[in-house]
Amino acid sequence: MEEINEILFSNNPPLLIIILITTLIILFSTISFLKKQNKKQSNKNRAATFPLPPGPWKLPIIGNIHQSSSALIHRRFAELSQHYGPVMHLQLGETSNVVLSSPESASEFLKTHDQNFAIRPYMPSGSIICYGGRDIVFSSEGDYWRRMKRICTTELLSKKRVTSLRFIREEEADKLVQLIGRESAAGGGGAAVNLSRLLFAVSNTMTSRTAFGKVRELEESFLPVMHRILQTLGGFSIGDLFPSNRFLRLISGTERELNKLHQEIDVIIQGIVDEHLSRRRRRETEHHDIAEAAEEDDNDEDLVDVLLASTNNHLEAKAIIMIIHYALQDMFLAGGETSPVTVAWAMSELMRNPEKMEKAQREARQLFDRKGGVVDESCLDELHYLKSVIKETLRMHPAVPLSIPREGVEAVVINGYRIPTKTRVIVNYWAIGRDPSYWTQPDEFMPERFLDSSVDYKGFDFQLIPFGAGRRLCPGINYGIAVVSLLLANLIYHFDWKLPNQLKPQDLDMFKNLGVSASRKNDLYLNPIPYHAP
Ligand code: HEM
Repeated sequence: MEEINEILFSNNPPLLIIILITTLIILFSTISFLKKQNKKQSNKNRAATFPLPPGPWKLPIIGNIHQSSSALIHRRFAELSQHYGPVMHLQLGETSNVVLSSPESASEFLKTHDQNFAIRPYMPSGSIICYGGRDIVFSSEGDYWRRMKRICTTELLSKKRVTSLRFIREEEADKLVQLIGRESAAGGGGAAVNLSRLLFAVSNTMTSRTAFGKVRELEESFLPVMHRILQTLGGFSIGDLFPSNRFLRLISGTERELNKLHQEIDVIIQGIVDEHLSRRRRRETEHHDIAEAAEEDDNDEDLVDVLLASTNNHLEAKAIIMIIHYALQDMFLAGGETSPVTVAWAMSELMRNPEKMEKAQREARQLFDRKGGVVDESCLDELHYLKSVIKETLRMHPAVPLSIPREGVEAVVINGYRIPTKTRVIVNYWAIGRDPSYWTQPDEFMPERFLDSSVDYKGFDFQLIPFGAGRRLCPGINYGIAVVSLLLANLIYHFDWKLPNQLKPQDLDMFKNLGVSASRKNDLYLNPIPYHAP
């Protein structure tokens, strides 16, 4: 006893302090753990007292698939929720879904319960195509996803990085203007050009140069495979609605097709990585010095180089190379179509509203005439009307009209309804942008509504969330907006546009096609008339 006292009190006072601190830590952790458990239990009990969200009647096995099947599923969901409310339950095959269609319910979901719903449910198509769901779009929340997303937002798609690669976008936008002029002239002066096709091509060229420095691979193999992948990933395929039923995927042939597409894209990406690695090794041996080689790399650095340069450790390099696979695939899956689709919708709305087109052109021409007719990114911020045109386009035609489903870890209450664990929650961004309690004349294209408004699309104003919100907010927002703004500014500055075949503005069709993104159903053909600065 004396010995113990001696150790504790006389010879070694810090030991007593250590014991005290350890006891306190254990005590506090236990209290906080019990409190959390208590809170969880009382949340569970509280949630249990609320009703489940209403929804249409269901058939055995298929549930509500027959009421939801439509090429424009976001529209169908919006129609149903007018009847059943902004928090609506749909049983789609095996999956229990809740669709949210109002800014209030989206805010409760994406702000209050964001963490609870950070997980993606298992979707076989995303999982097979995207490396077992190890990319950002399909991966579940957790340390791995957080690291991946941080790399994406801070290294690859940060505002600084996007600005530093601005020259690529400017060069490609300039080439597009030349090409439109040439195509139109070749067709006999003022002939119609397929703007949808040209926009898709230029946007993907910009992305491929930004991501891996070249366009050759893209033209030959990457784009056609990506295009086929985009058609298969919608989240509502039979395979995704019956995720546990592998037999269904096997007899329908979807699993074989998905595996084939995945292998094709993986081989292409591996080729791109190998080429970058051997270029790096060549430079290192030439310079005998990694720092010197890196300095030279800086001169024509693309995003693959940025990631490869982030480590010199061989084991880490392996992981980084896998991350490059996921990041490249995501950039094209999530970013390949969304920007050109948005520009095509903006141009369609401006063609249907000639006085708004004139206003946008006047603003752009006043600015760029003073700059000698060079349309670059340095002063796009001054185009207030154009920025409103983009916001209004994203409100009416969000390129991603439905969120990718998320799944809750705990049962919660949203808008007075219980959302049980394992329910898939989907936000209808399209319906929210047209909610009449927030938007007057929601089906009218009125960019003016944004001129004196602070409402923005960055994920804080829940009536306008075309890029999502919360921890799953789109990481490509800076890059996407940069591409859309520059392309649109070039199109309206350099050309006056006419509808072909004496079509009247109000007769231009606005039908949508839904894959992963909501593009125009029919390509947009327009007649360009070159504008010459006075
Ligand atoms: C106008 C252009 C774009 C629009 C409207 C858009 C829209 C969106 C939306 C709504 C989401 C969230 C989906 C959800 O709620 O689950 C999203 C996620 C995502 N976007 Fe975009 N996007 C655009 C451009 C881009 C670009 C250019 C890239 C990459 C280069 C990109 C990469 C991603 C990724 C990786 C995710 C998944 C984020 C996560 O799950 O954590 N997007 N995008």
